[in-house]
Amino acid sequence: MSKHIHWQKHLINQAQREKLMGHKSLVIWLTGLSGSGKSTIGNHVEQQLYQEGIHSFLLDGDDMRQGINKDLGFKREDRTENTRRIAEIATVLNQAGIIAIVSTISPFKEDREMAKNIISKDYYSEVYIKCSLEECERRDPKGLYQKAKSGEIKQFTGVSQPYQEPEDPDLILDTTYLSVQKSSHHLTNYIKSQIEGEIR
Ligand SMILES: Nc1ncnc2c1ncn2[C@@H]1O[C@H](COP(=O)(O)OS(=O)(=O)O)[C@@H](OP(=O)(O)O)[C@H]1O
Ligand SMILES: Nc1ncnc2c1ncn2[C@@H]1O[C@H](COP(=O)(O)OP(=O)(O)O)[C@@H](O)[C@H]1O
Repeated sequence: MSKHIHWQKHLINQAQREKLMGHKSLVIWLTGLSGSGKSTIGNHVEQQLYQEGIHSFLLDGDDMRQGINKDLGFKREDRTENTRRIAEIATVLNQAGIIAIVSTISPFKEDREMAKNIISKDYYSEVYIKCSLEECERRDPKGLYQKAKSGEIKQFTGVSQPYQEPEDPDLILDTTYLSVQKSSHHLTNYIKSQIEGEIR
């Protein structure tokens, strides 16, 4: 990065934007295996918040990979860059006063730590969408596990690349046992508890 770049002073700050929105903003980082339920839960939660007049936006890894991240694959460095860019976009949404719900596998602890640092720890909540590999393989909503096992897809998380479980997430939703409705309600309630009270 050039040394000749400077942060610009904004006349309107995040607290003012939050005030205009009527609630605090934050980033909810959903991590978990493919098929664990990140997109499904993220979508339900966005809908529930919308119905309550709370501004949120779902940033889904699959969607990002069709636009801003279309040049990236699934090797280690690409996953890191994928996470970095999503964290930067989530930061912009957060600073705009919107609750960013990120749903991305983000399998590496170090990368999630990087995301937390980009976003700032005060605005970052890590939510582990937990689900056993066996159950994810059984669900296989997009038929990807089958392709990974036959070798058609390489470097597939949980099959031919690792998934590093979060050590100290802010919330765990175990979708092996919890229904979509229950998991989504837990998360919506968690978000509401975090944005309650005076705007910063
Ligand atoms: N090799 C490999 N490993 C994992 N996932 C794969 C792979 N190839 C394609 N897909 C599809 O890409 C989606 C994951 O994108 P993410 O950006 O969330 O992945 S990551 O954070 O970079 O690990 C993932 O979405 P989800 O199934 O919703 O998790 C898959 O649909
Ligand atoms: N408790 C649950 N939470 C979320 N999804 C569930 C649950 N139980 C079953 N499912 C199903 O599992 C699949 C999860 O797929 P998806 O949301 O795309 O996962 P991911 O985004 O993590 O890859 C969906 O078909 C969903 O209906």
